[in-house]
Amino acid sequence: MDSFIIYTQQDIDQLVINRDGETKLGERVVSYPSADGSVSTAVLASSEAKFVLLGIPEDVGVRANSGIAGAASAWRTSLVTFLNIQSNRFLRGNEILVLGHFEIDEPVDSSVAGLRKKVEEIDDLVYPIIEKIVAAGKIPVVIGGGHNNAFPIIKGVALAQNAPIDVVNIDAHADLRALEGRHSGNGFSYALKENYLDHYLMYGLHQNYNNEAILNQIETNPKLDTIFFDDILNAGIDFNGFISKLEGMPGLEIDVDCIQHVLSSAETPSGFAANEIRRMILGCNKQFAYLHICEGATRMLDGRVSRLTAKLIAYLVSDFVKAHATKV
Ligand SMILES: N=CN[C@@H](CCC(=O)O)C(=O)O
Repeated sequence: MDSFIIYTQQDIDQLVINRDGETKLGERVVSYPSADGSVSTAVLASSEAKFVLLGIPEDVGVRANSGIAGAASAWRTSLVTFLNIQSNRFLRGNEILVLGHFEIDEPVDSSVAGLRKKVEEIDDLVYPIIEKIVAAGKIPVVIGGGHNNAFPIIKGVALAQNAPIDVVNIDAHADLRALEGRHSGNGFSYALKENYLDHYLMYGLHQNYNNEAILNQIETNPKLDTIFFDDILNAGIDFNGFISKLEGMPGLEIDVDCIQHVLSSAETPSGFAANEIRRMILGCNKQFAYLHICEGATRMLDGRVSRLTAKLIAYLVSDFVKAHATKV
């Protein structure tokens, strides 16, 4: 049965490789202090940590969108890499509560309809946990998983805040595909339809990989706006300028298939450099309601492997916490 697994301090300790004379983030991060198996807003609110890290190791949504399985592999490897970053003056570790991950069973029905039904079940599993984290005044940092999980994350944040939220998505794909059953390509379509998403800004879309219907939506819906990667190639990066029109705290989505040579279903030879994304996060003057890093993989069903995905994700998470620690 699908569930959310809460990590104990011992679970976290097992993932840390100790070295004499050094302290790792994993030795300083905070664990969830209750053993009754359920996540409570009150318990979260009492934590010293501002950021709550959790994983959604699944690729059902990618497969339901005719993509290649692999995104389920990113969570554990990224967590281990993150926990083994040095705890030092730049990042201590106690800013972050490592909450756990969703345990998602393989659907019995592996047809497209069956996979899309399963994605709906994942939606219903994910959003209540996100809602509790945000209601506790914390900032969820989510490592996926497919981009389908943008929908339950946006829903959880919107329910906690009692209002639709704005989102910035750094991505090659708009994920505004048709409302044809849930999958990794239509999370934002469902979030708009169900009124959890207000303004939706897409940074770095590839002209080659967004269909005409999606381009029409972006052109005609005043809540949507984009800067294409193809235009950034000519004009340069101005991420802060692009998102400056948003008020309040938007959500931040990073689909790593916009970063060149990162293992994912839609891996690309042309896209942002990893350091450009790091620069956007570290230099961003906005505070975000959540961070969702998705679609990355360390092992694909077709046999491709990359250990670097985990290290990249660990960099992005640590950059986000460092950039935000001074703002919250
Ligand atoms: N979140 C990704 N969305 C892409 C998927 C591409 C792929 O998996 O190959 C899209 O729908 O176009």
